[in-house]
Amino acid sequence: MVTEQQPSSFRERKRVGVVGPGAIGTTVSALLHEAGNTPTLYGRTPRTELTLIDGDRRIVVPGPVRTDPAAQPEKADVLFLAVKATQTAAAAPWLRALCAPGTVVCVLQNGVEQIAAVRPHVPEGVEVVPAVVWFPAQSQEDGTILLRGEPRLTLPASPEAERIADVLRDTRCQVELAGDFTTLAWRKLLQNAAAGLMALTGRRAGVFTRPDFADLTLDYLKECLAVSHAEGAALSDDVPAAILARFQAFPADMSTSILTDREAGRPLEWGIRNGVISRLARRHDIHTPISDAITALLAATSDGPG
Ligand SMILES: NC(=O)C1=CN([C@@H]2O[C@H](COP(=O)(O)OP(=O)(O)OC[C@H]3O[C@@H](n4cnc5c(N)ncnc54)[C@H](OP(=O)(O)O)[C@@H]3O)[C@@H](O)[C@H]2O)C=CC1
Ligand SMILES: CC(C)(CO)C(=O)C(=O)O
Repeated sequence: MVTEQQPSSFRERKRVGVVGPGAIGTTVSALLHEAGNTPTLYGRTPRTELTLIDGDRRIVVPGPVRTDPAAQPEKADVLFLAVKATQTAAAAPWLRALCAPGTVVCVLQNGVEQIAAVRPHVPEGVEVVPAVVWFPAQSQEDGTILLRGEPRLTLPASPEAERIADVLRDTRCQVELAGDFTTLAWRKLLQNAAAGLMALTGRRAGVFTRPDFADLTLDYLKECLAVSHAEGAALSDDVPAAILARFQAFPADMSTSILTDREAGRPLEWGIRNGVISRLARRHDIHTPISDAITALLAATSDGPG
C-alpha cells in the first residue's frame, strides 16, 4: 500500500514503457526495475524476461515482452523508444498504441534527427524528447546484455525532459538536462561517425591504433566538425583528436552497435550516423569528400544490392 512516508517519486509513479528491449532498452529497463519501477516491455521477439550483466550484478527484468500492438495496451506516461533508427517506422504501431495526449516519448537513439524521425508517428499532444546515450551496451550470444560503461543520458532542458529525469531519478542512470543540447548531440554524433569505420572494416576499437587508420579518422572527423559548426554546435577544434584518443584508449575489443548490426547482417544506421554529415554538408555548401566516400561504402555495405 502507498503511504505518506514513501518518497514522492514512488507516490507519483508513472506508467513507464520501453519499446525495443535490445542493448539500450534492456539497460534502461534493468535500471528502472532495480529502482523498483519495473517498466512494461514492448518488442518484436517474445521473451519472458530480460537480463543485464553489469559487472558483478545480474539484473533480471520480469517480462513478458509484449509483441502485439493491436492488443490495446495501457497508455504510457513516459515511453522510452530504443529500437534502431532503421526500425522506427516498423515500431510506429507501438507508438500509436501506447501514446495519448500528455505522453512523453524519450528517444534513446543515436543521431541528431530523432524528433523529425519520431514525431510523424505519434498523436497530437505527445512530446518527443531526444536523448544522447553515452554508454555502450552489447548483446551477447546467450541473449543477455552486457553493460560496458557508466549509464548516462543527456536530454535537452525542458519540462518534458524533467518528467523523464523524474522517472529515472532513483536509478543508477545519471541524467543531465543540457541548455546547449545541440553541441552535446553533435559531440556524440562525431563519435558515432568515427565508429562507423569499425563497421566498414569489421574490426573493433583496436583498429584505431593503426597510424594510417588514425590519420583517416582524424581527417574524417575534421569534416564532421565543420558541418557541426554550420549546424550551430559549439565544439572546439580539439574534439576530433580527443575522440580519436578515446577510441585508441578503449579496450581493443570494444564494439559499437553499428558493428554489431554488421556482424549480424542487419541493416546499418548509416543514414543517421554517417549519411547525415554529407546530407547537411550539402545544405551548407561544405565540401566533404571523405564523408561522401564513407557514406557510399556504408550504404552499399548495409543495403546492397548484390
Ligand atoms: N548499443 C549501444 O551501445 C548504443 C546504442 N545506441 C543507439 O541506441 C539505439 C538502440 O540501439 P541498440 O539497443 O544497440 O539496438 P538493438 O538492436 O540491441 O535493440 C533494438 C531492439 O528493438 C527491437 N525491435 C526491432 N523492431 C521492433 C519493432 N518493430 N517493434 C518493437 N521492437 C522492435 C529489437 O527486437 P529483436 O530482439 O527482435 O531484434 C531489439 O530488441 C540505436 O539508435 C543505437 O545507435 C546509442 C548508444 C550506445
Ligand atoms: C558505443 C557507442 C557509445 C559509441 O560508438 C555508441 O553510441 C554505439 O555503439 O552506438
